[in-house]
Amino acid sequence: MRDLSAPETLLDTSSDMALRLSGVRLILGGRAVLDGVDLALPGRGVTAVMGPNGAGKSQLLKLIHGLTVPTAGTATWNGRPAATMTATQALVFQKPVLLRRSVAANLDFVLKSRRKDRALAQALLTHVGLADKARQPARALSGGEAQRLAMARALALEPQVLLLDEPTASLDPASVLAIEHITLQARDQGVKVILVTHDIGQARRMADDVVFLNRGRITEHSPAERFFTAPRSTEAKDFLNGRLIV
Ligand SMILES: Nc1ncnc2c1ncn2[C@@H]1O[C@H](COP(=O)(O)OP(=O)(O)OP(=O)(O)O)[C@@H](O)[C@H]1O
Repeated sequence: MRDLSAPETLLDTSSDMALRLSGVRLILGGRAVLDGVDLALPGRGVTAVMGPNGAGKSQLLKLIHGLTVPTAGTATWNGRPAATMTATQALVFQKPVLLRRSVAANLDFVLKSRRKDRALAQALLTHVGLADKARQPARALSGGEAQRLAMARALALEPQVLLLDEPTASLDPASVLAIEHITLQARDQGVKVILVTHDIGQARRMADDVVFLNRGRITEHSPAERFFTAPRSTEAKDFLNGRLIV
């Protein structure tokens, strides 16, 4: 008989798994903010992480990125501890922190510090539609432009994994689509994308699979189509119906 306490998993977890979390528990401030987390993600495509405020989505992303180490359990990328894989990944936040320099200098800083080809800056700015703003102060960019610069900075790292924490939460619809387009281009080039979002439309447009988190536990991990048409966990159903989960 199926273990009803286990999260719903409808994905083939037998092959080509890049990320594995096993029995992950994370205690912060004396409280378990992640608990009993078992997760296997493929090394390609877009995984959306959804769930109510305070569910533990950002903490999960940090753990996947190797910025925090689980209190118990293991987090590995292709068998290697997540904490050793940070340099192969890029993390973009809702509000980018930009240097008090020009747009081009923000990119140059990253390329220089990672010993990448600095000639890449111009191509990256063109890629994100900011070539004509290269000499402007980065702090004077609009919210959407600043996030496109943050995406260019992330791509400058040539990451294998792009971690996005609500990257479009405060952007207008056109800027949202621009960020989504840049992200999907990266995906098409083989970059694994893990996207934390509250935007159900965005997750529908972009995700291949959805991880649903509630109170630090994964209640469901399903292919996106299945998640949006026939969610199996009560929490996910409530979330998709706009009901408050308490
Ligand atoms: N440094 C910390 N010390 C103690 N508790 C923390 C710390 N950081 C986060 N938490 C708690 O962990 C829980 C999960 O936080 P997290 O930021 O991961 O939630 P989230 O799902 O990303 O929420 P939101 O959708 O509001 O961004 C919250 O209850 C938060 O208060």
